[in-house]
Amino acid sequence: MRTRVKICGFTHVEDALCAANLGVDAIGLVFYPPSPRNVSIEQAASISRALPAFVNVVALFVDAAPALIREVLNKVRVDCLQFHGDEPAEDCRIYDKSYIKAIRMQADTDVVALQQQYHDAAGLLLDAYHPGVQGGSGSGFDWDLIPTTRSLPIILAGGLTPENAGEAIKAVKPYALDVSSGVEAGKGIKDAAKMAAFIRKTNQAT
Ligand SMILES: O=C(O)c1ccccc1NCC(=O)[C@H](O)[C@H](O)COP(=O)(O)O
Repeated sequence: MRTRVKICGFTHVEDALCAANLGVDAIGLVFYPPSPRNVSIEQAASISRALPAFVNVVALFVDAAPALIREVLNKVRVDCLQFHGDEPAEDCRIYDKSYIKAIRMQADTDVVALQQQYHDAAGLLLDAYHPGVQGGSGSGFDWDLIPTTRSLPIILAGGLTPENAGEAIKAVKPYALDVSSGVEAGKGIKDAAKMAAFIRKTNQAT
């Protein structure tokens, strides 16, 4: 099966349209004010409206208030929610919307148990643990921590680049790759050549 690609942290319509033209499967919009990639609801609505059919929009939150999540769902075309904080499963499933749970991987993280805990998730996104940074850190983690026992689609994130995408696919065999820093020209500004290379390398490896 083809490895899907999600590119996260868009802040400009032009970059998201460029990714769509290159064949990205999903784009991520960050609703987390401390992030340099944070978008307003108005920015997100413009980006989402500009995208063609069959490019998924993932709205990302970090321990957000339910009122914010509901407002985003009311005002922005969103296909999937991504919970990137410490949200328990019962808080992820109240929105009647498919969701991804992000896990910041540490040596003792039990991915098999987490797949059971978040059994109704559309995927488990495994990202690097970086103290003080919730995501988009550009750091990787030890892929040997990822078990071969899988009951959910595994989305690999953390320090991915066009240079290591192929190796990541061979080593982990994930459902999808998720990248942010590795295809940027600056925080929240995507680089067309890097996005093209990332998608090309992913397609070549599958
Ligand atoms: O991108 C952010 O700034 C961000 C902030 C807070 C929580 C999550 C965030 N990004 C989440 C993503 O899905 C990133 O793509 C993922 O962490 C990988 O990032 P990177 O290592 O930079 O490729």
